[in-house]
Amino acid sequence: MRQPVQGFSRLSKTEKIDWLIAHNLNNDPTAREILLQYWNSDEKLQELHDGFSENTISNYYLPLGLAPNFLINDKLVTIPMVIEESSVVAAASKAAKFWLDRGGFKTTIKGTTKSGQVHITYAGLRSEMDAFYAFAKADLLQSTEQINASMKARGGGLLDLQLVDKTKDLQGYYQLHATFDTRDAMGANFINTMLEQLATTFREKAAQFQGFSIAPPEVVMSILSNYVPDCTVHVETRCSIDKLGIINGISGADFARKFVQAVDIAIAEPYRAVTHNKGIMNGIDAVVLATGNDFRAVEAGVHAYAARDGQYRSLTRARVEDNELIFEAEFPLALGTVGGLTSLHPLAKLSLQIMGNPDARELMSFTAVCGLAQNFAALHSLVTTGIQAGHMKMHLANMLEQVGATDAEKVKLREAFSKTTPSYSSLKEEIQKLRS
Ligand SMILES: CC(C)(COP(=O)([O-])OP(=O)([O-])OC[C@H]1O[C@@H](n2cnc3c(N)ncnc32)[C@H](O)[C@@H]1OP(=O)([O-])[O-])[C@@H](O)C(=O)NCCC(=O)NCCSC(=O)C[C@@](C)(O)CC(=O)[O-]
Ligand SMILES: NC(=O)C1=CN([C@@H]2O[C@H](COP(=O)(O)OP(=O)(O)OC[C@H]3O[C@@H](n4cnc5c(N)ncnc54)[C@H](O)[C@@H]3O)[C@@H](O)[C@H]2O)C=CC1
Repeated sequence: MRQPVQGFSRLSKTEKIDWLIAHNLNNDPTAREILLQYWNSDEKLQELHDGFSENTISNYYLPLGLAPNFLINDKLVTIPMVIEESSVVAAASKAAKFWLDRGGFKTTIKGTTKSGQVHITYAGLRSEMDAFYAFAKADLLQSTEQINASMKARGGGLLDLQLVDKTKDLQGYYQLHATFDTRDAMGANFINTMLEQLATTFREKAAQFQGFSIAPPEVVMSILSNYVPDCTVHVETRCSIDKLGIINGISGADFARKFVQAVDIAIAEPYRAVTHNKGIMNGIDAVVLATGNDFRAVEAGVHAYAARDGQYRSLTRARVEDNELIFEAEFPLALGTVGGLTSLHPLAKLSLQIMGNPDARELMSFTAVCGLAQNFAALHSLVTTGIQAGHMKMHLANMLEQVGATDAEKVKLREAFSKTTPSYSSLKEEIQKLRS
């Protein structure tokens, strides 16, 4: 049996690679080559990347692409997108181009409030917790003043603090529920620091309070919430049916009718809703990644929001009203344009620069637009040609690599599949023909 490694974190990068190749890769001589091939020749830059996380041995590239021509609140924006999947950037670009001549996208920030909780247990009387909170509240607030000062000076900071009785959900469970505005920061570290200070003061005050009939309440943990239903952006695009034109051979009226039906199906049916929202996240995640934001936080928050009424549903809505197709969504997006990796990762910084150095509210808007556009493009294909025609056209480059086509074969195969949708089997068949 293989023995566990001790003190792996303290090995140098080269030692980690040596260990990996000996223990996990059967001394494969190509492994080191692959890992080293992705090291940056600029040592300083490599050191920066090595420091982003832990036990790093190389860099993992993803493509950074551009989706130009987004008209957002009457401003032309080029959106940087980091994504590994083919056809996503093309789809976003196509949707941007489609809406460019039809009024573009309009966004409204509905709120920027985030929250965090100090999770507490107390088995005694609720009235005792209430009395304690009245006793401690001023000191709880006062103890955060220093940490809060700069954020407050920016117009944000701690907004409110409440004691919440959650004993109906879980025996003896209470929260200090705090709300925040973290301005241009995503705010996780700021909120967590604030909550941990509240927890410290809570413990101190609980030890002083004389009104508990049993042992004082216990702080279980303090952490921000990635559920951000009050940090949302509304995004909308609308166009008269007459201006839709003929879409992939379908009249504007028929297109709008089928488009609305497709969205309604995703509202009613969770199996479809998950895929529908995955398509939206193709756009949202790509901007979140390009700007060095936390995509796990965004993903968790978005999907919780999609299930907020108890059933997982489409995040987008569509309707025809007064001869207009209206397509809209509200996305919860906790994003930062300062902090985290946003200015540390040179490409994240450049991505923000590409969009004109937006503040967090603008970045919420641009990201939401990319999500809505992506959904538009996917539905546009789904209700007309089907998804495979466009998607596989873009995926062809990957497929050609997979089947080991030479440069000369690639040219012939591209030609052969210029009018039909490729699949692996048809591609293999065609390459056999070329080689026989
Ligand atoms: C793929 C397209 C765009 C082809 O669409 P097309 O009509 O064949 O493209 P075109 O060659 O006529 O070009 C039109 C425009 O599309 C863009 N475009 C076109 N080609 C490129 C390219 N190579 N590189 C960059 N941009 C490209 C570009 O904006 C271009 O304008 P131009 O630049 O020429 O002025 C279209 O079929 C499409 O939008 N399909 C949808 C693709 C999609 O949604 N992909 C996501 C992956 S599938 C998935 O994960 C989610 C899903 C679908 O399951 C979600 C759901 O079910 O809801
Ligand atoms: N559950 C989660 O989502 C968790 C996420 N994280 C990570 O936390 C990081 C984000 O935390 P942050 O506190 O945003 O980052 P951060 O720790 O880098 O702090 C950003 C700081 O920038 C300063 N700042 C300067 N100008 C500002 C402005 N205009 N507006 C607001 N602040 C300004 C503030 O002091 C602010 O606290 C991300 O890397 C995320 O992955 C960390 C813990 C948990």
